[in-house]
Amino acid sequence: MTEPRVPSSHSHHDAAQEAAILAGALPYLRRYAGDTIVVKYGGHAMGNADLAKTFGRDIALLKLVGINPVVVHGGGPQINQMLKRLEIPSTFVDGLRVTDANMVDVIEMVLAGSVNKEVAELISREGALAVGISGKDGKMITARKLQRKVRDTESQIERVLDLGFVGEPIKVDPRVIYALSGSGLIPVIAPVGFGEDGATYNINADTAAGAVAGAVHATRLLMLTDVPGVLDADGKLIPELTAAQAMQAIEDGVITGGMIPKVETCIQAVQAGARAAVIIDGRMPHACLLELFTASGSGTMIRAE
Ligand SMILES: Nc1ncnc2c1ncn2[C@@H]1O[C@H](COP(=O)(O)OP(=O)(O)O)[C@@H](O)[C@H]1O
Ligand SMILES: CC(=O)N[C@@H](CCC(=O)OP(=O)(O)O)C(=O)O
Repeated sequence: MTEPRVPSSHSHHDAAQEAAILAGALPYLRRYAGDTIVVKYGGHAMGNADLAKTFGRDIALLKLVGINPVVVHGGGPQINQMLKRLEIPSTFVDGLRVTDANMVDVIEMVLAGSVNKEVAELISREGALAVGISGKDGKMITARKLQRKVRDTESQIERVLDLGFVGEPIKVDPRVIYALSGSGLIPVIAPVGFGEDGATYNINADTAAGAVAGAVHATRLLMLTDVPGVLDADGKLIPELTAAQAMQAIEDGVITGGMIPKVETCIQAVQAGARAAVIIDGRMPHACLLELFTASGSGTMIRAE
């Protein structure tokens, strides 16, 4: 199909600027050529149809320029909606959903079913081929019951919380990811884990993304969410944090709720050898491209030190 050439409605100046932006991406394209970039796409970021389309385009573009994107998606709001419809109440502890045996089936259905296929479709509609799988496929993510320790602020006594079928990844077998990526396909992964004990585990999507990023030695872990990044106590964006500063911010209670697993994941990723992890605003069009291909990153970058 040949596109008709339309005279640019831009002035020469605008056109030159556009070309300059494209040319400016060259050093970044060279830097990331052949690299694996893991993108965590949060359930909140999926809410807006235009943004979702832009996200799909960006991921397709990454593949077409020789980068290997791997998408790990969430679906918290979508799970909430389904549980509400089924009149099943749910609660969260530090951003993790307490998951009983009844809920885990519903959660798997939503995450590995509708949401997974929707995210893959978003990308496939933009000219690259995405394949939706869950952490159970190819035994990719082996998980065990999470032992969440909490310290009582008054007595300082530590105890283990029972969050039910919330899983923590203990092993990631990247073969299915490599098989897909190496065949020109884009893996889209639902955060559901394979339990050696026969159970299926609900894994926080941030945690799953971090585990996958470690296993494939990702150059970057991009965490797309619905806030500008990590905010300080006054609600101002913190552009950069070392792992130690990030831990302190959790300890101080500046970081709460869903931001806790996100930041913990970034810390683990950089400590495991990822060069950097970045929390960016998925509500900003082309958030991934901006972060990877321009000097002016956005959001909060977390580095080892
Ligand atoms: N210090 C903080 N900076 C930014 N967001 C924070 C902070 N503390 C708590 N949050 C909350 O964390 C949420 C992001 O986590 P979450 O809802 O799990 O997003 P996602 O679905 O994208 O994974 C924000 O919407 C915000 O309400
Ligand atoms: C254990 C746990 O909390 N699992 C999450 C999995 C989905 C998720 O993490 O989705 P977001 O990234 O959109 O928040 C949940 O049940 O909501």
